[in-house]
Amino acid sequence: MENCTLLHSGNQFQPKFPFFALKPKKFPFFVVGCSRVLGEDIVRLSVAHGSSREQMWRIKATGKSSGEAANADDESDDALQATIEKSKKVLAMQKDLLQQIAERRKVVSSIKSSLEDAKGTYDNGNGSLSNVDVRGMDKDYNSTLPSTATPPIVDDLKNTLAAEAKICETAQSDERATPLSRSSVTPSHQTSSTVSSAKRTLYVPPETPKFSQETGKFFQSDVPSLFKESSAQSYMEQKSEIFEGSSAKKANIETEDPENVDEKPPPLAGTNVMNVILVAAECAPWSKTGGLGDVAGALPKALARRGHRVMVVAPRYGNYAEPQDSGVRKIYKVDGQDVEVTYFQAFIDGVDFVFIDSHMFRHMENNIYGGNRVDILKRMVLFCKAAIEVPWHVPCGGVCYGDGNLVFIANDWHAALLPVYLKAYYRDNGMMKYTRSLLVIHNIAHQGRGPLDDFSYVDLPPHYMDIFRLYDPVGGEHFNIFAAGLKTADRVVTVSHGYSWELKTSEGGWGLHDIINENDWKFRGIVNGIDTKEWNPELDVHLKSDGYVNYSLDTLKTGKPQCKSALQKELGLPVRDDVPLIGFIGRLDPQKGVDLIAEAVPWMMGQDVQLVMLGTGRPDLEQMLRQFECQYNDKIRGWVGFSVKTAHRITAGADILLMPSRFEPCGLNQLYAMKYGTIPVVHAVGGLRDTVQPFDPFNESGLGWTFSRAEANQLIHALGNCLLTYREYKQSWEGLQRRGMTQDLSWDNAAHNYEEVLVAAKYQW
Ligand SMILES: Nc1ncnc2c1ncn2[C@@H]1O[C@H](COP(=O)(O)OP(=O)(O)O[C@H]2O[C@H](CO)[C@@H](O)[C@H](O)[C@H]2O)[C@@H](O)[C@H]1O
Repeated sequence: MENCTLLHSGNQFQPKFPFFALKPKKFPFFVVGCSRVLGEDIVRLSVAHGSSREQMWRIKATGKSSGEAANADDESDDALQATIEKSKKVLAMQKDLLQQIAERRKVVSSIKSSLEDAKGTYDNGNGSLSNVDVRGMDKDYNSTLPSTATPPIVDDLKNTLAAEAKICETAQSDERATPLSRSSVTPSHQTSSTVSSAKRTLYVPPETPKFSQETGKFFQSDVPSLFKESSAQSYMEQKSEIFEGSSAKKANIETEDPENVDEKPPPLAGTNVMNVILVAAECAPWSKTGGLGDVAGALPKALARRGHRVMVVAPRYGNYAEPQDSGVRKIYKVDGQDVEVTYFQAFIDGVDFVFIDSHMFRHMENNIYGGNRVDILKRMVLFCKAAIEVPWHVPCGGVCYGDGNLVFIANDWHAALLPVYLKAYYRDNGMMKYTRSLLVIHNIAHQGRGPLDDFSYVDLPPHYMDIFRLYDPVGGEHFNIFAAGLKTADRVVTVSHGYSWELKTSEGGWGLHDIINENDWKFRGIVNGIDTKEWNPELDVHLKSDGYVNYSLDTLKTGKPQCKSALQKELGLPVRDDVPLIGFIGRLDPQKGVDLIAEAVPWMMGQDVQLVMLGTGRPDLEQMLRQFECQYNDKIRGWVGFSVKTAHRITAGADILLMPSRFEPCGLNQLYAMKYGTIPVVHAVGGLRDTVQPFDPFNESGLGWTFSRAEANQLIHALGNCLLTYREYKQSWEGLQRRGMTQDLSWDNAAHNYEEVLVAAKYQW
């Protein structure tokens, strides 16, 4: 029965038969679980499919005929017939499902009308929420829910109380962690709201302001500013528009009948829609030091396009323009001190962005990983404690996410404490039972290592120490946050297939390979995508001035040379169309193989080429860039700094992009380069090997040049061939450019793959 319960856990709009969209072979556990709901049909259905297909293949492969084949044909006919019968049943169920969706949409319409009725109460004549009878609103909304929906909020509250009672019991014990925030002992916003287009349960009341004796302040302002400005109703409208398309369509929802529901496509995720919260230490465009920021800014939008309700949680390092103060304030303990945080929020491109403001993050936008080891660790402790409670405290558009149907996507070691806190503070205490966590490895080289004493900062029960303890020949016995996260997360993803293989080796796993191998069953590689709005030569906002132009496949031959001459001019290099312009963009770090470029520079300077390098990082490598520029002033530019605009312009204006990385989990610059008709020359490692197929001059295929060992002579060899093709084989060059530009590099594929992992996590028990 546990599996059956899981299907309905806290998800008011969870359809009855979510297995339609699942591939039984990929989710054997789940299929077995469902069979208890529906009898053995589903299992047999998948078996029938499998066996008939297998037989067909066998007959094809052996070429056997007569009796054997006839028998096989008979069996296969029977199986086929059974399959058709079952398919009919499945179709009937699907129809039923669509009807349910239509009913739910009606529910949303009525919720909207309720909101309209309640508007006067919201505004209260003076725009204040303070006198709103929020309990009454809850009641109203619940009364509109059909009986088939999952337990109403009242039941949720009962559950909460039960869970709280349990916490009180367990709080006595040293072995279990107590809840994180001071005021979170009673998570007053505990409501599950799920997801997608017309599917959410309203409402969650703003918390009654509480007075702190210690600080002399109210924890939560009585009027959350987002409410004042947009109100829950307009938020709903905004959401509906995002998910449903035009407002004309929206009007149609309210009058539709179940018959014409087929005309509107359901969310791409179908019945797998979930609440997803991505947690990352940086998020573009607000904060970015590298690829992690790009991923945190783009993957959530792709997940939202599939119909999921998606939030990003990141620290607020500066005064960002869009996010508004939600009025929610909480206090968390960090190293024994009370630290107050405020949650800011914005709703952009279908995604809720929540930023955690605290004096510990403020004014760090230019140095977000700055400070000593303990400073950084304390910031990440605060970040993870505050992030995990966002679904309780921050009413996005008036509705907290709650814990039902919820998956966290934690990124890199900075957020790796989140899966640990989820277990220690909640699941060990019988709370957030259905919430899952996914940990994404963007770069295993940074692990949150320290001496064992660092355990005292993470504020966990003593028996948790063991999951942090790691021994390796380099660090000896030490404290390792990534290790603990990998062990406790429900699923682990890394950003390419190549890197997922490398991580399991002693060379690529950086001491964590044993843990990764032990957890192989929950581990998967998914290649990153790119934000095709942000990184698109046709739309790029950085190519609209200073002589740069937007270009497409059709205008490649004129647009790209124009960008090249604009770049040469901007950098003060000789403006020449015939000279190959080579670019490098990246963190100045041994990972990126900058030293290999340095070794190859004397050879390069013997060629007729220009080289521009953009980066920040290790001071000695920064100095090296400056020195190259001085030494070869007519050919090299070394731009030390972080400039998004310059990165875009180099990507557009250069002919060739060098990426000699010693290791590269995925790499985004080579993807951006290919989209802009710039040819990558890369060390075939990690994601670079996955994404840059080597040029084959005989078949005119491939996307760039690769070399197999991180050595300067190999780089020179590959770059030499690349330059030869640039100069002598113009048609081949254009073919390379066009193949690169026409690839589908969007996040949509990756988002689909992430969804599979989220579903697997959700149904893991
Ligand atoms: N000086 C500068 N000025 C402006 N922009 C700059 C810059 N230096 C770097 N960038 C930008 O930062 C991003 C770098 O992304 P990468 O994926 O190449 O590397 P990174 O190692 O940071 O990311 C890690 O995470 C990502 C995401 O998963 C993985 O692709 C990667 O392999 C892994 O190492 C690009 O958008 C690039 O343009």
